[in-house]
Amino acid sequence: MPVDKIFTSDEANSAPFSFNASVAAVFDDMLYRSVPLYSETLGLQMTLAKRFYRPGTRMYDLGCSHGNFGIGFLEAAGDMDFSMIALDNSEPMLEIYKKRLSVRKGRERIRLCCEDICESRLENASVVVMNLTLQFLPLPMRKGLVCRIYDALVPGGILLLTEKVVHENTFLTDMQQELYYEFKAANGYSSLEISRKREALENVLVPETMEAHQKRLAMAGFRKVEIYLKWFHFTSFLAVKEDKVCGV
Ligand SMILES: Nc1ncnc2c1ncn2[C@@H]1O[C@H](C[S@+](CC[C@H]([NH3+])C(=O)[O-])CC(=O)[O-])[C@@H](O)[C@H]1O
Ligand SMILES: O=C(O)C(=O)Cc1ccccc1
Repeated sequence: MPVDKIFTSDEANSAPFSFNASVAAVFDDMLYRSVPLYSETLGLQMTLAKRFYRPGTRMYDLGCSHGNFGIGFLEAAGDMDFSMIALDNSEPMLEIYKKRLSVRKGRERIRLCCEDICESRLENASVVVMNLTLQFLPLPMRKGLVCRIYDALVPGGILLLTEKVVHENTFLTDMQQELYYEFKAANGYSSLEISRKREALENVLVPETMEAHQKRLAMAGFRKVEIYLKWFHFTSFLAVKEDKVCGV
C-alpha cells in the first residue's frame, strides 16, 4: 500500500486539501491511518446495506472515492444480485476504482459516475451510503441533498451517513481533537504533518454538530434515526424512511 507522505513536504503547506491524483494514489493508507474505526464502519455499512437492499432498486454510494465500499460489497454479496451507482467528482479516484473493478467478477453491478452529488439525479433507492462526504459539501447545499436522498428512497429504504461532528461545547471539542491527534500520531503522522493537514482542511472539511445532522434528517422526513457507531467525533447515523405498509 503506497504510504501517505502528502504533508511531509513544505510545498503541500499552503494549498487547500483536494482529492487530486497525489491524494488518490495514497488514499487507502491515508484513510486507515486517519479515520478511526474505518474498517468497522465499512463492515457495518455492508451488513446494513445487505439487510435493507431491495431487488429491483438501486444502491447509491455518494462520494465513493476509489471504491472501498463498492468493492467490499461486491465481495460480500456473493450470488446476491444488486445494482449500485457510485458517484464521485474526483476523476483520479474514479480511475483507480475503475481499475480495481475491472478484474472483479460481477463488476457490471456497479456503475461509476463522475458527478457532483449536489447535481445528481437520485431515484428508486433502497440504500444510500454517504461515508465522510457530506462534510465536504458547501453548507448551503447539504439540506437539498439530504431532502433529495429522502425523496429518492423507497419506503423502508435507508441512508447510512458517517460524518466527523463537533460539539457546541468547546471543552468536549478540544478533548476530542486532542485524542484524535494522539490517534494520528500513534499511526505514524508527525505533529507537522498533522498541523499542515489541519490547515489544508480548514474551510474544506466543515463539520457540523450532531444536533444539526439530526435536525436536518428529521426535516427531510426521516422519523427513525439511530447512531450505530461512534468514536468520539466520528459518528455513523442510520436513517430509515418510514414504511407505512409493514411499519419498518
Ligand atoms: N460535490 C461532490 N460530489 C461528488 N463527490 C464529492 C464531492 N465533494 C467531495 N466528494 C468526494 O467525496 C469523497 C470524500 S472521502 C469518502 C470516503 C469513501 N466514502 C470511503 O468510504 O472510502 C472522505 C474523506 O476523504 O475523508 C472524495 O472522494 C471526494 O472526491
Ligand atoms: O479530519 C481529518 O483531520 C482527517 O484527516 C480526515 C480525513 C481523512 C481522509 C481525507 C481527508 C480527511
